Amino acid sequence: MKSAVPVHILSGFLGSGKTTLLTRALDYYKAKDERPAVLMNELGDVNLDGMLVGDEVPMTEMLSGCICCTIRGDLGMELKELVDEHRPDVIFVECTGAANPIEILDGVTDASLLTLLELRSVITVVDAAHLLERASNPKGKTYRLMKDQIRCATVILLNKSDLVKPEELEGLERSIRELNAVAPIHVTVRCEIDYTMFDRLDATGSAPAAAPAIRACGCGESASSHAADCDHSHAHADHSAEGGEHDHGHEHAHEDAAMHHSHEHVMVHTHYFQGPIDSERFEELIGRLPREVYRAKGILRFKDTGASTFMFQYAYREADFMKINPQADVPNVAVFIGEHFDKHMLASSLQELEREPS
Ligand SMILES: Nc1nc2c(ncn2[C@@H]2O[C@H](COP(=O)(O)OP(=O)(O)OP(=O)(O)O)[C@@H](O)[C@H]2O)c(=O)[nH]1
Repeated sequence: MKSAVPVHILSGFLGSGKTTLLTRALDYYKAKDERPAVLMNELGDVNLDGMLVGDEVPMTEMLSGCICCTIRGDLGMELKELVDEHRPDVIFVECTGAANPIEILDGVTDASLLTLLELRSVITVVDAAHLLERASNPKGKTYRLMKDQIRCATVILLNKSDLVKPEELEGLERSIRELNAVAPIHVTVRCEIDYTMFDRLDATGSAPAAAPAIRACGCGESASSHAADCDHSHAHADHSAEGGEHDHGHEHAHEDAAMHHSHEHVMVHTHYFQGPIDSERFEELIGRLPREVYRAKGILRFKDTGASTFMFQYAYREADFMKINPQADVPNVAVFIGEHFDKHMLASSLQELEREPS
């Protein structure tokens, strides 16, 4: 019988570096002549990150929702199809940055998938600068979600270490250790790690990663039984009950009451441009984005840069434009993600870019 396909879940808040890790990991497997496959989940209705994954890599997209809640039911089915159709050597599941990995653990460790898949790791990528900022005001749903993503990890990448001071990095490592006592922490820039790590994680006979992942989450039991007890299957139900009837030894999982369903507040705005726009005016608009918009990405053509196409990235006030050479037709589009921002105001500023200045 063919052995189960190893699965790695890539978790981490919006813009932390999951796709950066994914593309590097894919390159590592391809260089070994192995066949990786990807299940990618995006909140918006356009998969821009997927364009960074080569056509030769089988990829399933789950768009317009988060696999940890709204479209979780489809996860097992999509994974099964990926295995049946492509027989990959390894599967990476890239969650949306708003996802709570414990819910995804449930999907991946579903009893019906036991012989097909084996969860080998939950790798959480942490944006050092962003965690530092949130930790200075340790309230709010985003910080709770970041902590949860750290708790559920079997491997942690403390990424974007180039954006914080060495002493701040030490403090962050200590805070992470308080949340997760077992997962190795790798301090990285652009997710640069020793990728042979995956050989050790994939090796059959090594301890399966799922168990420590669940333990790290503080549940000490299988994902499915945890789900059954906690009723995680109800999308966005009020989970803020005092927890009396759930009292099975994982207080901290409940300390942040509604965290398992805490990202309803995350908003996505997608704007399709009719044609090329002015690069300077676009950069000005990005510079004026409110703090509440913490992630944006897009594919853009500019009037003033010839016929080139750019992949645009924005995460926590850092913007990046990378020239790309798409092989097929691509939309001219930008996606904005954040909390409680004024969509109408943003939409009209974006439309304004398409009008000639008077
Ligand atoms: N300065 C700095 N930038 C980084 C680092 N790692 C990634 N980035 C940049 O951060 C931006 C977001 O990186 P991604 O890998 O797309 O992040 P992500 O977690 O996949 O983002 P979402 O899928 O939207 O949640 C990109 O512009 C990256 O080039 C790093 O270590 N340092």
